[in-house]
Amino acid sequence: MALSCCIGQFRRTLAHIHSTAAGSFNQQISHCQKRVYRPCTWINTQTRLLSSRTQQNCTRKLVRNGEDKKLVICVEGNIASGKTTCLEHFSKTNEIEVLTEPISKWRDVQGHNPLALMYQDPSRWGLTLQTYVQLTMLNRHLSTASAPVRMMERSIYSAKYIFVENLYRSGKMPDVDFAVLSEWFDWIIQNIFIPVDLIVYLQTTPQICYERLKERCRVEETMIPIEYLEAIHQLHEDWLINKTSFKVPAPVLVIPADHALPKMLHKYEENREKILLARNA
Ligand SMILES: Nc1ncnc2c1ncn2[C@@H]1O[C@H](COP(=O)(O)OP(=O)(O)O)[C@@H](O)[C@H]1O
Ligand SMILES: O=c1ccn([C@H]2C[C@H](O)[C@@H](COP(=O)(O)O)O2)c(=O)[nH]1
Repeated sequence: MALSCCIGQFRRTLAHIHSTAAGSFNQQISHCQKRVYRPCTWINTQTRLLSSRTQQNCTRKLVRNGEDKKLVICVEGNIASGKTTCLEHFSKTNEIEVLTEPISKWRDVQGHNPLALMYQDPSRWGLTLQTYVQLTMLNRHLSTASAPVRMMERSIYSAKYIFVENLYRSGKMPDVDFAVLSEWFDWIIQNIFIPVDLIVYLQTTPQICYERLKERCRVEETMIPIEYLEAIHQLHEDWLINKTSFKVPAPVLVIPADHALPKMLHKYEENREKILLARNA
């Protein structure tokens, strides 16, 4: 009698634990959906978006409403290769919105300068800078479009494939920092739709970038040696030209960019149509 009473009580307790756990799990899901995903929509990319922009090995991704309709061009290239100057040129066109790199944020996050810290001590501050770069670049990619064509300086891809990779390969990023950043990056790429239609690669020699960098004279960059620009150059070449390192998310238009400014402006005009008609489909 006492035993069957105990068993009954045990069963009731188990049932209670089960229903409480299930309730709290469901609450967590709806809380998560409300809090994190409200501005966007989960869609089945296999059924709604069939272009090659979506071939990122995932069936369901977080997509901002309407973001799949605008054209996205990322301008990639070495430090001081002329990306900002190129964007400035295209910013004069009505239907193009230009998004420069959020470098002012990297130089001042709540009074701290992670860009300067990274150059002073890459092993200590590389993760800090690159985590913030990843966040701010993601924010750029997901910001609401104000024109039919968006031209962006760099991308979340080059932050990882060029700068994080360089820190790691040069022995300046500990394995654990690289692992954490890589898991963050992989999660983002697998779960969030980040469309890119065309990569414009401003291809320069490291020596020319070194001269332009010295002339621009950004205070954080005064200690950059030519070897650093050579390493960054090689990573760009392996990614975008040789295609031997990482997956390229869009077709690449290569514009040789060692030339003086008037010739570069002419080259931008020559390529204007190719750029504006790019649709990664
Ligand atoms: N074609 C060019 N010839 C000479 N100097 C250039 C050219 N394009 C840009 N510059 C100068 O080189 C420096 C770096 O250019 P910038 O557009 O800021 O490069 P990025 O944005 O790629 O770092 C700036 O001082 C800029 O005025
Ligand atoms: O992921 C990144 C992206 C950029 N940086 C550094 C490299 C340069 O010092 C600046 C960006 O300058 P640009 O002149 O626009 O190339 O930021 C980085 O360390 N990590």
